[in-house]
Amino acid sequence: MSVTPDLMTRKVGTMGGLSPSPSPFLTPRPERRRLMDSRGVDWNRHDRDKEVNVQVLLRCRPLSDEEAKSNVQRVISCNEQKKEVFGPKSQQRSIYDQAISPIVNEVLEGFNCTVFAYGQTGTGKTYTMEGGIKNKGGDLSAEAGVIPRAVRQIFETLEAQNADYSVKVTFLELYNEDITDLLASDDTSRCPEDKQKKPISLMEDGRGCVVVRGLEEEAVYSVSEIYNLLERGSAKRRTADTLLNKHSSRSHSVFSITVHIKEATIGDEELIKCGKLNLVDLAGSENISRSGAREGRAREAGEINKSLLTLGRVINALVEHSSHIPYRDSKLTRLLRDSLGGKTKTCIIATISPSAHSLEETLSTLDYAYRAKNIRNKPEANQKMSKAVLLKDLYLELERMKDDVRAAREKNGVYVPHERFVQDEAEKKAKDEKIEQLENDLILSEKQVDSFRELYVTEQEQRLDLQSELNDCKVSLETTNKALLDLQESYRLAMETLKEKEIIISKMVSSENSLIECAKGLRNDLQYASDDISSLFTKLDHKDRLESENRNLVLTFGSDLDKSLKELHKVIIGSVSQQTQQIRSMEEQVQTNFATKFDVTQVMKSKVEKMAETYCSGVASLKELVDMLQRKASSDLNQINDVVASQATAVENFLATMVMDAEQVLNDMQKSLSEQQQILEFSTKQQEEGLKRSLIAAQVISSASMNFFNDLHNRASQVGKFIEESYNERSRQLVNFERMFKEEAAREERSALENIAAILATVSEASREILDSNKQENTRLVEEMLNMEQVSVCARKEVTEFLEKSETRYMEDTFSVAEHTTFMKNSLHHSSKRVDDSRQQWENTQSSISNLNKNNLAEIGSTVNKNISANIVAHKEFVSASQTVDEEFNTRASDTLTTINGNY
Ligand SMILES: Nc1ncnc2c1ncn2[C@@H]1O[C@H](COP(=O)(O)OP(=O)(O)OP(=O)(O)O)[C@@H](O)[C@H]1O
Repeated sequence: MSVTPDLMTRKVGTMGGLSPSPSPFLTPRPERRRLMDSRGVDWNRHDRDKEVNVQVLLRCRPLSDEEAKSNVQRVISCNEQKKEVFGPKSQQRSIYDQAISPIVNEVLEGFNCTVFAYGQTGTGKTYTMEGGIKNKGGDLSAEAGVIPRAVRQIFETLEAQNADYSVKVTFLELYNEDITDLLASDDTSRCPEDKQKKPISLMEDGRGCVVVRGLEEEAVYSVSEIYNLLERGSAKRRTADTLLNKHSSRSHSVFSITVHIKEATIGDEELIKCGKLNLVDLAGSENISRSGAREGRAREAGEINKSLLTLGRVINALVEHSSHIPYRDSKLTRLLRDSLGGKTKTCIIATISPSAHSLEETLSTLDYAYRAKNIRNKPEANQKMSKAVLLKDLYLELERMKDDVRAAREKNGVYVPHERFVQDEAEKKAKDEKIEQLENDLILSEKQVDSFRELYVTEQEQRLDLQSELNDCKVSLETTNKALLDLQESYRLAMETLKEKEIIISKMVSSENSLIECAKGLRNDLQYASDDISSLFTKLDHKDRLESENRNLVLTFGSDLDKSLKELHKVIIGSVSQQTQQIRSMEEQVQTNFATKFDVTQVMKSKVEKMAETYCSGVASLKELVDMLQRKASSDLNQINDVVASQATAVENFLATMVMDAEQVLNDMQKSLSEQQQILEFSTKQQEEGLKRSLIAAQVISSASMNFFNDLHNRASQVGKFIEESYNERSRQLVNFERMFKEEAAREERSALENIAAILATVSEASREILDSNKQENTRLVEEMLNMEQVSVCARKEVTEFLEKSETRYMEDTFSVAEHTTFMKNSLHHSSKRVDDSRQQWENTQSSISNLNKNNLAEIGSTVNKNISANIVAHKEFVSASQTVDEEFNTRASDTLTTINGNY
């Protein structure tokens, strides 16, 4: 094996890191890239577009002795046969051979590869990465981890290839965001504070690669040499005794192996290919309380968790293809930038514990590993460099270093020329300030971006919330609209129902009013009928009054006649006393005649009194009948009023839709009543006219009687003068006596004529006997009597004519009354019919409303019918009584006439 001395002997100065060309002498210059491009050497073009997922391995450690002793429950089981997961029985060798060895081969092919272990503290990360490095014999032990095995594979491969190569290693520790060079020399005699004064910082090389400034690269030539460096560096790692791990690593460590291999030449050009393997042992993710961390340990754990959280966020951002990947949030992610989403091939070994106590962290690790598995990298092999260019760069670097050494010797303690030192310091300071400013600006920008991103996420969540609320509002609006439509429909129906009810109520009110009006009309009709009956009774009273006046006239006539007779008697007595005894017999006869006349007069008086009694009894019966009818009518009216009043409230609640018919009926009834009123007025007028005619006739009769009696008086005066002249005082007294009797007979009218005639006959007998003695005087008396008879005949004729006229008029009046009565009957019948029609209509209306109204109307109807029938019966009784009186009156009148006629 041959190794280029320059590559193998020098330390690479202050620059080192994870990028494939962190060393100045490996940096491809522009002219070199052009050269390579012009040569068309692009060895890995076919790999550029290949994307590969991050490879994730899962390893579960066995229970520790303590856990086994305390019988901790095992919650993880692994299928050892399928070898999907490296279980507790998996050996370091098998894991390496299956998963890591291919990666190492990729490194030797010129790729950058990263293997890092991730898991809860105490799950075997350090064991997996480092393990037991070597046994006593110098060979790898079975517990040797990934790093020693990878180192051995690299050397064995390169040796097997017999290639020229150089291997350089760096070993750094990231603790509380501070980077420490674990391979730095422990010789601090010359400059004891050199290490503290030389901070290691992360810088970008302008091509996106991170360079660890100040980190020493150690060139190694054998496996054992690497093992020594590894042990020395591991020993420097900060460990602590925690509850979960007695040797818990409190920092992240990055062990990097960079391999340069000389390849076959193309012409005179020698090419160098470069590969790098980063082996990362992360600090354990832990639950601070469970890990027992206190104070400084807690802060330490917080920083560890912070780095791991940033690593998780970077993984999430890569998986979700976010535009911003927060590499810069921690030094760990800045170191691993190219390994996560970059050009590096990456393998993550996730370690878990089978213990039930670690279940929560185990699930978290599995989730972490699941997400990391989706990260896609674009592995790209490092460009190969020609040996000449590489040597030239090395020589330039060597010259620069020699200048530094020379300046240091000359200036005795100053290692660089002063100008250059000043210049470098100034440049460095300016660059540092600029870098610091840029970093601050960048941090601020990233914070702003993060805040904007959080704001954007918040806005999106709010928008989604608002969207969902809007949808809910739309749904509720639709529901509300439907409810509103339903309510509007219900409202419309309610309004229609209300309108119908209002119409029904208005019709009921109208019907009620019409019924009330009809009832009032009926009551008025009854009142009118009662008034009519009252007026009829008034007319009857008037008629009775006339009759009584006539009777009084007759009585007055009788009293006057008595008075005249008494006077005549006095005259006769005077003449008799003056006569001699010759006429004493005649006087006795005359006295006898006077007694007879008195008896006759008494009979006539009794008859007249009987007639008066008859009339009075008839009038009294009529009055009783009238009173009875009035009481009946008033009681019936009261009853009707009570019924109507009691039913008015009930009727008001049940009135319906018969307004027009009721109004029509009302109009008809009003019309009928007006007709009846007109008829009654006409009848009244007729009766008044008839009564007037009767009065005029009575006046005519009275005047005729007066004329007759005046004439008779004149005749008697003439007779008396003649007797006085012819037969002295006797003849003249006799004529006067005869004339007085005739006058008395004339006053007696119909009934008295008969007695008067008898008296006259008696008087004529006496007169003849008297006239026998004086024939001439008798002859003249007879002549005078004939004249008187002639006058009496004339008077009788006049009386007869008067009676005939009176009878005719009485018949006319009677006919008129009968006609009026018939008309009244018809009117009442018509009214009854109207009432029946009204009742029928009412019943129809009531039947549509309720049974209550029907019963009420039936009750009213029956009451009205009873009253009508009672009125009809009373009216018939009244008519019959009137007819009876009239007939009796006619009978008596005819008897009187018969008597008069018989006497004459
Ligand atoms: N697969 C395994 N087989 C046998 N022993 C193991 C295995 N994994 C871990 N161990 C043992 O478990 C203990 C803890 O392992 P290790 O220190 O590697 O854990 P860690 O994950 O690195 O912890 P921390 O994060 O605290 O550094 C060690 O004693 C180790 O020997």
